[in-house]
Amino acid sequence: MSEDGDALVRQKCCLLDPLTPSQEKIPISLLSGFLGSGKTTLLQEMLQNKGGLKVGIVVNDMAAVNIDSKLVKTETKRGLTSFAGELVDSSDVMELQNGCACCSASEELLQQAIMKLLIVSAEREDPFDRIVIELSGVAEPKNIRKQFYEMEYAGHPALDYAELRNMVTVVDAANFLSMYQSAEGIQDRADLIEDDNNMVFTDRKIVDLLTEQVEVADYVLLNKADLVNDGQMERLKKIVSFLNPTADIIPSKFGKVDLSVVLGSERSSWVAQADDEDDFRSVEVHGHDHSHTECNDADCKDPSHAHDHSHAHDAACTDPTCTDTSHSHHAHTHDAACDDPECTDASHSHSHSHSHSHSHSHSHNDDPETKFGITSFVYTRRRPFHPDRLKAVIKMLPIKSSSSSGKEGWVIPGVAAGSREQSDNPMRNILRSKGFVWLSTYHRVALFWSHAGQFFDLKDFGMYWAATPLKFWPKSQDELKEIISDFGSKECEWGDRRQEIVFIGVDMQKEKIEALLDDCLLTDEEMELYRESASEFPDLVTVDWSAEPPRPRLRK
Ligand SMILES: Nc1nc2c(ncn2[C@@H]2O[C@H](COP(=O)(O)OP(=O)(O)OP(=O)(O)O)[C@@H](O)[C@H]2O)c(=O)[nH]1
Repeated sequence: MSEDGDALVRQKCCLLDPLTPSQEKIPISLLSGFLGSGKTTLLQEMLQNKGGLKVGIVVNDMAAVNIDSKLVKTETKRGLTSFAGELVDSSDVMELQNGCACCSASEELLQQAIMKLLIVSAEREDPFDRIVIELSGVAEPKNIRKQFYEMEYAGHPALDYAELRNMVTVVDAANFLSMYQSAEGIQDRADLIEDDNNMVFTDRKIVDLLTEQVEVADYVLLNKADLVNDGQMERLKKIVSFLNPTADIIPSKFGKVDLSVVLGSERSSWVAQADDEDDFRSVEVHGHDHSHTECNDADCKDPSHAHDHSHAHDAACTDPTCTDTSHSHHAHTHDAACDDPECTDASHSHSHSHSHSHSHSHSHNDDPETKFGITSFVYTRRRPFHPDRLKAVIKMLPIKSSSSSGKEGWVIPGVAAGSREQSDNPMRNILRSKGFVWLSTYHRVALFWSHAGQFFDLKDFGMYWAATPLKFWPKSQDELKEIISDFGSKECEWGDRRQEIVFIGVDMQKEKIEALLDDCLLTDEEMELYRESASEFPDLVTVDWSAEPPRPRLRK
């Protein structure tokens, strides 16, 4: 936004009276979904059949693919605007000009668009009940969620009046699974990257983006339900429910849904308040055997092994200029992996880990025995992997590299074309896997494993808490409790170092996958060598288990 534009908006802010204590901020919903999934159709539905709700909409799309904003621009008589072919009140729809919501630059534009809607509604003395922000088809919802945090910390006035409440993702039910299996990158698709004003540069795979859009959502609309049969819909529902166990999954035709549900007015949702690590844990918790009686830790002798991943982070950092590394460690978003096991470089982590209150009481039918054979489990161990052996197992994942055209491809059984070839590779039926990896060559740095369809990535997640100076640890009791639960018990020698990977798949052979991974763990002999070299770089923090509750303390 230009300085002039910003100044004008700020000047007009004085039109807005401060909220009284009894007034609630206007809930904002973020609307994600891949190109063509039906976002515009849903918005049109919102504008026409609001169910008594006054909805303000921010359209954010790249111009070439953004027929929507071009239509919004087409002013017609009586202040009405043509939106997706229908006439709507133009003041209900704001265009995010030259904005691409996958760029960080859009933070300013987002603020401006929300502010403009607020001013328009104040001018006509008819406030909105909801604001919906449509993200571009290639936008990354986690980034936009992060931009809201940044706006909050920067104290932008728009967020004195409105707040991010929930995240909605539209999925094309007819094409999701084939796109999920595609090896295409976003750069391979001209329709995704080019237009008159914007160019998107990313090496992201489509499946990686699709997965993020599904996983970071409170509501997943399986749209185009008319194009799939009941069995296909049921299977898709099941797969999506495993990718995102906390979401409400709602089939829809042409965006027809109960808006009072999807634009729910309840307090900020868990997903809207979460950070990247929380996103992981929601799946991880659901992937656990709920009995928690069995400890798979090769070294830990404590059967009560902590699996309590309850989240209730209360203290929020409100300092926009904060550089305190304790606000991080979680949610490390940069791409480059650090090769230095002793690295203490703060840039290896530490995008702000915003602490938020959230209760997560959503009930979910996670009965593993489904008729589609979709199951999930969590692999947990407290021994490092040997990098070479792990590499060999990673190669068994169902990832088809672009040069492997002659090799066996990967199919979701019963979904993709072609017969399902027999294979004794237990890794081939994994749809999605992600989690923390402890590699023997990375003593201080945790790695994060992310695999979805044809996409695989193993990257630096940040330093282990055991290796992080105590002064950088969070102060909040709830955060401490969560971190300490990752230390396991007093029997666990290696702090929060651990393998913790969720696997979601079809007809998975859990025992065989576990056995393959177990073979990657260091042998007792290798472990002795590891212990020897690690002793040169002792951890800085340990846990005082005798305290009630257990608390971190400097290692002597
Ligand atoms: N059969 C069927 N077609 C649908 C449905 N919903 C939307 N469509 C059609 O799918 C096409 C894409 O819908 P849009 O609403 O423009 O999708 P979008 O997500 O806004 O697309 P982009 O703006 O390109 O990101 C349009 O031709 C819609 O009419 C549905 O439930 N069933």
